Amino acid sequence: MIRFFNVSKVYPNGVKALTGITLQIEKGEFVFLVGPSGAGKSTLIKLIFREELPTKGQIYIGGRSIVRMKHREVPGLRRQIGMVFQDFRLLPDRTVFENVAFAMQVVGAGWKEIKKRVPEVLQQMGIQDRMKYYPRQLSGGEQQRVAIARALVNRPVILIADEPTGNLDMDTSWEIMHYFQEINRQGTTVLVATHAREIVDALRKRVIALERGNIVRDEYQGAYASAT
Ligand SMILES: Nc1ncnc2c1ncn2[C@@H]1O[C@H](COP(=O)(O)OP(=O)(O)OP(=O)(O)O)[C@@H](O)[C@H]1O
Repeated sequence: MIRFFNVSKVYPNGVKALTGITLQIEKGEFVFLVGPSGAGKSTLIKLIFREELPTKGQIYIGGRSIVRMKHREVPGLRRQIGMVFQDFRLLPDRTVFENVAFAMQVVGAGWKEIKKRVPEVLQQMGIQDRMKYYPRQLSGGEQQRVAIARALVNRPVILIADEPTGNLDMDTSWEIMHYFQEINRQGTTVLVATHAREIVDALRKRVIALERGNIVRDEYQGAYASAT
């Protein structure tokens, strides 16, 4: 599903964010990406979403090279990937329904389909009763659930979250992680970059650890930190 071959990323200012990364994530996996601040987690995510191009190496998503991909093919790639961020990134002047509907409008979905699908995905995230609210009227956890609904509405094959619980308290973080697990159980590949040590340690998923742009650990049923 996601393959990196010897991928390096050097930013124009000379910062080496990733060095010779090779990794493979299969369809249906749940992976935590961990590592100290500046280790390269966000850069790796940006490469998958083709927000950045690698300086060296190849990246394949679903068997296709996204490095060699043409500009006009990028929207099609992004449609396969749902993205969730620490700061939710909801549109403040639109309701919950409109925020989620917007993601369908930009890919050209019809109104009838939108009216059917948006309540469905909001219900999946347990937030259907907030449909007419504006983001400022919601708690952080509720806003994040709306953001996840938006990420899922076009049925992506991969869901990527960059520090999704960074602005949430522990109980709410757990709630969000349970949703990610449920989404994964339904077949979506899930990649979560996180500093939530307690959750990573409890869930025992595959853990890929980055340090200074290198993979220093890749373990199934892994923990936040190395056992040794
Ligand atoms: N657009 C950019 N231009 C230049 N340097 C960058 C850019 N984006 C990130 N970097 C640098 O690349 C390195 C890796 O950053 P990255 O954001 O990928 O780390 P991270 O592991 O996601 O950190 P955090 O946990 O703080 O989000 C850091 O040294 C950072 O300063």
